[in-house]
Amino acid sequence: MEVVIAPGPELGRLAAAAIEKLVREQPDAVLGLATGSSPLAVYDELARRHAEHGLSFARVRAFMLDEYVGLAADHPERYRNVIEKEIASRVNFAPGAVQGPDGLADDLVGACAAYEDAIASVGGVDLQLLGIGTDGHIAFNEPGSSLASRTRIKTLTRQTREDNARFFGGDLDQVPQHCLTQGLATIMSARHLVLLATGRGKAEAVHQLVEGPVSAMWPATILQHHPHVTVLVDDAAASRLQLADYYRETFAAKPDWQGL
Ligand SMILES: N[C@@H]1[C@@H](O)[C@H](O)[C@@H](COP(=O)(O)O)O[C@@H]1O
Repeated sequence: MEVVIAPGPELGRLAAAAIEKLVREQPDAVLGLATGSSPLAVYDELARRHAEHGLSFARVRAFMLDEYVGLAADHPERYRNVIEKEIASRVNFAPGAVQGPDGLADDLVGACAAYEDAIASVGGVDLQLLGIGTDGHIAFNEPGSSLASRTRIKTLTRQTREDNARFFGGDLDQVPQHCLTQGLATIMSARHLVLLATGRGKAEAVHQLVEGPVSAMWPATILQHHPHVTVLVDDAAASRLQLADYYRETFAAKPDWQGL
């Protein structure tokens, strides 16, 4: 696991550079897209590189991590609409190239299985962007999630619903109780995981993710078992890392050719 501590805007540039390198080398790459505020700097930078440097997503396929159950098709907080607004509409994905779990399906269990099949049918995800919840969840894998889980229905914790109420006018009752989410094993199947976290509110989750024991109580800790994880954090999110100085020295001494 590589930990990079840098100012927020620099984190977005580092993640976008890794995506650009992948897409230029492999134009039909498969990306994993995350919602939440953490990846927004990455999306801004990708949109800029598309507009100014001709970075093309014409052959890229993308899969979203998760989706609320039951939000109306035109609801602005439906993750499919959020991804459309934040990145898909700003670059040149082909129609249908961005997929997400269908939170409006009549058969939600079937929709989860179909989603796993869709990811497998393109050979899996090459680079997966991730945020992290204050309770250590990734996608919507809440504490107690099976470390071997696949895409399924989950019930959101009160903490997550409170955290996300800001997107629903601060009204907790408007935040859905259920979601469909890639499982931890689904996420672990991606070949490179790039997790972004900023702010003091994420400091404990980041400490557990990087330095804590692997436990379903902090679901992100499963990433310690992945061979290629990049954790991009600002000073505040890094403030509880016991080995922060070592991570800084390691990154400062890293040869450019290694990339992320
Ligand atoms: N399902 C999303 C997660 O994918 C995201 O990582 C988390 C943190 O969001 P933020 O980046 O806004 O802190 O929020 C939601 O719960």
